[in-house]
Amino acid sequence: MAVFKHSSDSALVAPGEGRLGHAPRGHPALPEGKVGVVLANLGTPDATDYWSMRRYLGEFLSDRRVVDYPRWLWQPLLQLVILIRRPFVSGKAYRSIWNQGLDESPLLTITREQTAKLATRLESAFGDRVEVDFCMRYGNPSTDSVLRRLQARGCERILFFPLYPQYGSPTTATACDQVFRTLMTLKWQPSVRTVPAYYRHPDYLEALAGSVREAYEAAQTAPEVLVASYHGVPKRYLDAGDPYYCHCRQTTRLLQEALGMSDEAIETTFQSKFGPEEWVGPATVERVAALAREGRRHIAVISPAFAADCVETLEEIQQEIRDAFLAAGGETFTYVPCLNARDDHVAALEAIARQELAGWL
Ligand SMILES: C=CC1=C(C)c2cc3[nH]c(cc4nc(cc5[nH]c(cc1n2)c(C)c5CCC(=O)O)C(CCC(=O)O)=C4C)c(C)c3C=C
Ligand SMILES: [Fe+2]
Ligand SMILES: [Fe+2]
Repeated sequence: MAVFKHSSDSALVAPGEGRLGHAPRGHPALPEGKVGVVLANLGTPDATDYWSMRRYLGEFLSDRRVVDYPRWLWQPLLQLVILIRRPFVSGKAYRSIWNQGLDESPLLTITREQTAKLATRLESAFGDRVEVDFCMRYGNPSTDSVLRRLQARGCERILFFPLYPQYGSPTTATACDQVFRTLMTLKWQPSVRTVPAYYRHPDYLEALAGSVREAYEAAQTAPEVLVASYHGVPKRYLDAGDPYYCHCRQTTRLLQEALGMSDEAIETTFQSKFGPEEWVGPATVERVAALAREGRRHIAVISPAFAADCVETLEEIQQEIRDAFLAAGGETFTYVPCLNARDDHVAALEAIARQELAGWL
């Protein structure tokens, strides 16, 4: 039977002893000393209808880490202009890629699969001292609900792992903000570590390189250029100290080295521009058309900033960007899928997690 030790007792339940006590009325139960590992991704709408899309986009685009205009300027524009039309346009894009079998977005399906595989690996090493779960920054499962669930299951320590290889304030920083918001509401906070960006981690780079080699072997015609297309950010964010652009450039350079490619065989571009402001470039959609006009008939596109295929890759790259290349005279367009739940990707995530868990397990 579990033994409760009050915090004023001399023999406290030590981390890892695995005993959850029943507290006297009104006293907190002492946790079991487990460690939680939480994979975090961006989020996704619950469904593709107008109101589900509006709710999701409203939450996402109200985040000042994503769009940092002053509230008095942005909210009227967002609520009265953008959220009238955009849910229809984005809803159509999501419908074209929706996982009909599970009635959810591919990002959610893939993140769940990554979590299950990572759980198998970590549990085989550490048994039930570790709990692996996932959360989303926007939509469900929410960061708050997952942190509370892990704490209720006895996690005294939590490793929070944002699945963004390149650090970005609209992605990594806001994911961590959301963790800290939950901590601010707790009387008893778990200890929390956040996993740093892994844009140059050798295992991540090797998994990327492996995925390129496989796609090149399977391609009908050998691609002449590999376009590494990253989600863009406003140029102002870079000027204000966000390292995202530099991390992206470094990932491409290291991937080039891993693949032994010449400077002409690989390029960095940025996609998904939103609004009238200047974003970092060159824009993928323009660059692939220019490549076709320059006489490159066969290209491949990879998306190293996304840990999982999502609307930005399955719809924007594989439909919009592919069409732009073919319309400009291109002939074969090879899409290199995101690392998703590939074994070498999950092994890389495990290696990174173990590194950051040092001293905890
Ligand atoms: C409005 C500004 C946006 C910034 C800045 C931004 C940065 C950014 N985003 C990702 C990763 C993802 N974004 C995704 C979708 C998405 N992104 C924006 C806007 C900004 N992103 C919108 C409006 C949307 C929704 C789709 C649409 O309406 O076009 C996704 C996909 C989510 C999914 O469910 O499939 C990801 C992933 C990064 C890496 C990044 C820069 C650091
Ligand atoms: Fe985005
Ligand atoms: Fe997009």
